[in-house]
Amino acid sequence: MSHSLQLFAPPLPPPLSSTRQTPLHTTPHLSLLPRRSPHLQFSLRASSDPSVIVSDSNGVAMSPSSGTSDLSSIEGDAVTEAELRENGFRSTRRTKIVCTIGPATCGFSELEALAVGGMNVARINMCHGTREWHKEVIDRVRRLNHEKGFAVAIMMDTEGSEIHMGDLGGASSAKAEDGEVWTFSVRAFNSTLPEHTINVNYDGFAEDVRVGDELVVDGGMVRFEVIEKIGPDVKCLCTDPGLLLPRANLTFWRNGSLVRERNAMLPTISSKDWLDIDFGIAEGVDFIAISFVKSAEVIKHLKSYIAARSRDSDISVIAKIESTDSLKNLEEIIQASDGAMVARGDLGAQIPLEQVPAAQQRIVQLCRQMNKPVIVASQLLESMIEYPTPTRAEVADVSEAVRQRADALMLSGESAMGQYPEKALTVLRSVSLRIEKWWREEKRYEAMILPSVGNSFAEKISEEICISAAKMANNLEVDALFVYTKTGHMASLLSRCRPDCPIFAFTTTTSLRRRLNLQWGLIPFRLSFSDDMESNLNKTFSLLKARNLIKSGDLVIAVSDMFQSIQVMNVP
Ligand SMILES: Nc1ncnc2c1ncn2[C@@H]1O[C@H](COP(=O)(O)OP(=O)(O)O)[C@@H](O)[C@H]1O
Ligand SMILES: C=C(OP(=O)(O)O)C(=O)O
Ligand SMILES: [K+]
Ligand SMILES: [Mg+2]
Repeated sequence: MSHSLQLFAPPLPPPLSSTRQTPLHTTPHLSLLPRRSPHLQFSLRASSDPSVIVSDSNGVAMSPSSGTSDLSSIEGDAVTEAELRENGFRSTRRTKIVCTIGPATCGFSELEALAVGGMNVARINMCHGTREWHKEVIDRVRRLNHEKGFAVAIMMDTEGSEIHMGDLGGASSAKAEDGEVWTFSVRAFNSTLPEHTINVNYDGFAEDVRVGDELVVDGGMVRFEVIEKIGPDVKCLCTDPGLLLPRANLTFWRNGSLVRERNAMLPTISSKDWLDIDFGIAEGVDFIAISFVKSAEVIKHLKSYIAARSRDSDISVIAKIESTDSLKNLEEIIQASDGAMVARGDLGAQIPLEQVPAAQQRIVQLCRQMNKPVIVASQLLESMIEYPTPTRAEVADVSEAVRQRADALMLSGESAMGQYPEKALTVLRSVSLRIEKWWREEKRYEAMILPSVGNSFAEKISEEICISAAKMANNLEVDALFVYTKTGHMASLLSRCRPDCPIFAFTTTTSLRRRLNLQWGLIPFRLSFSDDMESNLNKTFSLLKARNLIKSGDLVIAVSDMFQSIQVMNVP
């Protein structure tokens, strides 16, 4: 208890240095140091001044949070903190939750209920609603974070230019019956839509389809057969009845294959998407998710656009894997992105449904290996749009995503327009907790090979440090891993190892803290820290102890991206 094992190397060379350093400068070495007593260096002010950290009984931080740079304070996720205090480290949820915000959840109190229920990221889907509507949601989430101490990140999801229906002239849905003839038209209708008529957003639609093609709505919710083409109108016979929803996705099939005509040439990012992206940058969203990504080029292009436009270029780009093209170019796309989403809704409309589970497994695994956060999305709890309990099959599906150790699960219609958003969130939370616990108890350590992802020798050292620290944490059964990170890189490398204990990630900015909230097992805090690890640790211990988040005797392993070391110690 009075010693710490310290594996240390001198400070990192500048990150861009690509030349291999001499061993003298980079080889970590091992030493056993007498541990200086941290509390001796600690200024009592930070832990004794109640104005610095105040929490209510729900663990919601009440001191001003976002944007403040009070050197003596620490900002953490209020809900996770309450969970930590209540259940201890081991049972804190590791799998993160993204909730799509729609009419059912856009109000301040509904958003607050989701935040209290564990929403880590709020997603706004630019397919629906106006920019003004989305701006109000963003403002409310920001206010919630600021006033109530949450760290909910915002993800903006683009519409993309794939083919979809219009908005049904204001109706919330329309029923298509077997044998009915419906007109799919590219004409602009000024006011009301004629009966049994559907608007299509893509001008080339009437030319691309052929008589005899099968028209599939939302991956099979409704099916039609094209029976006649009259100028801009395409007459279709309903062959599989069902509910048509506004802006539902359309695909057409010929002889059992998805037709990729000129629609395959549509840009991934449409001109409307670029305007939405400008809006997202101006509003300072944390993530931009790109629909129907086909290649890595579009991601690289967007990333350089963001870098040129946004002050700190601190928006992460998430590639949505939802087309056959994206599966073909999967590795390059993930490599170019800051994360990926298994968008099973549209993916299941482009590949046979029975191939979706294997695709999901492959995407989740690849993302983990390439150290990119991955979200499993769509229909996780679809029946909960209408009913207060999930089906057993849905619970099994959620469990499988957690067992695959995806970073995050996403609610779509369940939270956007369902009747039971909070209940759906509770199901995701409780299933995640249970499966994670089962995994730890059973010690089902997967033999996942984590290939080196670093480009420089210094980056490879960071990886090795994180892999070793995570392994030590499991073997020594430590209570928590601490990581001090200015870029988030070391935190994500630790998360990639999926250790048994939670990872407390200390970062210097609120925006990075929000973005780290998408990654498995990370409990991000904002904290001002220096290059002096000893004083960082002292400060952190005092602040966290004052908040009842850790206690004397807890065993902690600390790593940092400023000073490459692994320290093992008991909290003094
Ligand atoms: N901003 C919004 N305004 C109105 N309805 C929305 C909004 N966002 C989502 N929805 C509703 O929630 C449903 C599920 O959301 P999502 O899965 O994101 O979209 P989609 O069904 O278009 O893929 C949508 O079909 C739509 O009915
Ligand atoms: C998440 C998805 O995308 P969207 O909801 O935008 O269609 C999906 O297709 O599964
Ligand atoms: K979308
Ligand atoms: Mg989609």
